[in-house]
Amino acid sequence: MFPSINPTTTQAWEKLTQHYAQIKDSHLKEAFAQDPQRFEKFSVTFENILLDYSKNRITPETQQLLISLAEECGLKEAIEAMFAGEIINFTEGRSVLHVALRNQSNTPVLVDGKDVMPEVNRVLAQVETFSNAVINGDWKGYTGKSIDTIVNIGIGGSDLGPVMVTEALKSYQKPNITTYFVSNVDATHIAETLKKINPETTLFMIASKTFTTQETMTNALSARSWFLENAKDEEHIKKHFVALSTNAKAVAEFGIDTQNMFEFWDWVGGRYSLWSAIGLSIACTVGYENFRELLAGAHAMDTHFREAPFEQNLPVILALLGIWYNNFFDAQSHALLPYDQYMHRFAAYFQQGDMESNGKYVDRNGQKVNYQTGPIIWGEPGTNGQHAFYQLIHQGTKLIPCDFLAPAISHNPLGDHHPKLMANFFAQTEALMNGKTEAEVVAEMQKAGTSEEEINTLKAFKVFEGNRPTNSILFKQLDPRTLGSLLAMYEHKIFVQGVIWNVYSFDQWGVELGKQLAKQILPELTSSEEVTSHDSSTNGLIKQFKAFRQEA
Ligand SMILES: O=P(O)(O)OC[C@H]1O[C@](O)(CO)[C@@H](O)[C@@H]1O
Repeated sequence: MFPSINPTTTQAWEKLTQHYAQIKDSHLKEAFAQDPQRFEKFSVTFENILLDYSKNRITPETQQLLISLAEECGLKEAIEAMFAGEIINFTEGRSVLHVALRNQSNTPVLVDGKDVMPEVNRVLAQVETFSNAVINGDWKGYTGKSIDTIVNIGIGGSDLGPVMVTEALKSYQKPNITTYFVSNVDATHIAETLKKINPETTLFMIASKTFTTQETMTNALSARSWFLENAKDEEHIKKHFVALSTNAKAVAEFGIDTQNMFEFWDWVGGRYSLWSAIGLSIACTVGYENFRELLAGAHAMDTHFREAPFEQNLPVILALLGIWYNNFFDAQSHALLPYDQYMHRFAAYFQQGDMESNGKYVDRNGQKVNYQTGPIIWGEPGTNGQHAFYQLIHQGTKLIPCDFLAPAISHNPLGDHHPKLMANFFAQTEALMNGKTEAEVVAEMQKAGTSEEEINTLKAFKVFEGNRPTNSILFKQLDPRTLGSLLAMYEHKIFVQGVIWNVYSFDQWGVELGKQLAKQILPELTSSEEVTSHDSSTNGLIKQFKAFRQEA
């Protein structure tokens, strides 16, 4: 196991603190003016992906100090520990090997001394055969018709990844397959989906690592009842329900033939599982060949992450910049802003990926941290975000580091849409960096013939301080390989930050308390007795809830 180090006790942290005091007031605009090579210095390419991080409030010294911090915190050892299958998910006693799921080199990956690759390849072959049969129309429903609809029922990591990828790769979607995702326990989600589909041609994928998650089991049972109302015979279930899970016993108890189970393992974290059997909906929607390409892109990034020196290592660079803002500039959040409509669920996906991984106040020694850990992740696709929340990013009181992501080539080369979209991308990052001085505002207003009085009244509102940091991640096209690389890049960024913040990034105890209490409250909502066991707020809410329902 790699060492457990409080990052604030390192020499690098102390030096970074001093360095921050020296450079915190310097302006990016001046940094660019002083160094014509700044872009070359602070940009790096990986295959068809360019990461330009020059519009960050850093100097070469900042970068060196951040790398020293990573080294002092044992990042190299941590990376090796993950790839070697060590039990780095300590509180759950598990290895963390999503990298094995996309290990196209097929070199052995050991868990407890056993190579997991034969099992990984067995399930991949199962995914290939099954997805081909669905797409080719060979997998028939109970009336002999081919499948044309997939409904993935899962939540969290068993939903967000497949949703995000199938949306991102919509231009690769097979024309004969329509895919829906049901996650929320709110009946509306499943009810509205069931209205649109035909039981004879629908395949339900029950996606749950544990196969015990309340939302998923509730939705799965409702789907099963609806199906049986139509199909009548339980024998037909095996043609229309498959399970993606680690829990064969619970799958069998639910009534799904374990022949129709696509297995994965406890060393795959839920939020890192789209590469596993959880990706079956992806393979059935865009085809196995594209799913493989996604895995290949991720594998290429895994190799880069493991081998590239830190100063050229995309995930490491992104992670260190995040730490710089989070821990030295006191930034609270980080925005992911894809300028690609297909990536509209990208930020939502990494909200779970990042916040469930690093949203922790207890370090790896079980002590409360005395520094900030994971940021709030949020974002929307450009240009929609521009007309919603960019005001605050430009002129608000909070520093919000942003990642702008975009393809150079659109899948929809319609008119001048893409140049317009990209002009906005480049303009925004430039505006956030440069800002606009009062002198510029005044000169502009004078040129427009504005009166001196009006200039004096309005100029303060029109000034932009600038100096807002951004990363630009420009790639050739949003194809499966590139998407795979981008996803793995962010996954590893999260890993690096978790190592430096010294938290366990692969457990999620913080979601348990709410689940536990909901179980206690559920029977109280239907009992006729007055509920008095909670605080006055919770008791009052439950009482009013019941009263409203009685009136109805
Ligand atoms: O796949 P499962 O076991 O249904 O879990 C779903 C999700 O629930 C969580 O455990 C908690 O939200 C996530 O980590 C996970 O992705």
